[in-house]
Amino acid sequence: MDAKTLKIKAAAEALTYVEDGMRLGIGTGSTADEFVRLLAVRVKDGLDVIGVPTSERTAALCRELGVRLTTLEETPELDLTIDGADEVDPELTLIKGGGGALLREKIVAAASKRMVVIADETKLVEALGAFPLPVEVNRFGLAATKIAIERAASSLDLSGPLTLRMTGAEPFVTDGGHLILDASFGRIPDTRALSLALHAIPGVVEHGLFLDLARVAILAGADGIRTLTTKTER
Ligand SMILES: O=C(CO)[C@H](O)[C@H](O)COP(=O)(O)O
Repeated sequence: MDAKTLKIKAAAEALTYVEDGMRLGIGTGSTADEFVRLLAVRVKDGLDVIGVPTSERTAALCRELGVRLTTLEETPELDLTIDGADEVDPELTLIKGGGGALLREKIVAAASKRMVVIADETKLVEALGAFPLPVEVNRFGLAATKIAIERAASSLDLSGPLTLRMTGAEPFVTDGGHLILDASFGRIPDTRALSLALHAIPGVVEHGLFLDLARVAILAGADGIRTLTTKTER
């Protein structure tokens, strides 16, 4: 089964969590796009939902397909967020931000009663970190922030290149106008300690470690769907 089919299967399963009248957070990425496509079909059939998109890209797709949108200003509390992930560990801690939308994704997930992650099963890992951790940083003081991140990582015995994300010859710029440093630290044994250390650096806007946010992970594989839940969800 190809990757796109698996993404569609995970997205279809996530639709079973969506109920009429819900206020949704709508994620970013190729898997979230499949969710939007399936959601739009249900909306055409009469499902009444409203969504907060986690990126301009997702907003554009929702508009094109007729999914009604709102903002967190108008609708600050959401029922359910459906989003993809770059890595998922067995406790449902995530690495996100491969698509560069981690800041809005985290704000939207935190404003939701429940976050459901959709992915193909290759995203499930024993320990996070093979996927470089995206760290969103302010443009001001980039070099100083980079050194501060290296020092913070080193205090946790982590090291590895911090690469400024590019789009062609230009730095990639997030929807919030910031830059992204992709941190190739390798395996991250203590995600909570790294999260705290990164948040303590003034130039760091946000990082792609999602702790205590996802409650359900729907993972599609050749043998079918595997659903992981946190203890609070059971
Ligand atoms: O975090 C994200 C965007 O910032 C995406 O959810 C993540 O990169 C997964 O994307 P895809 O579904 O295309 O594999």
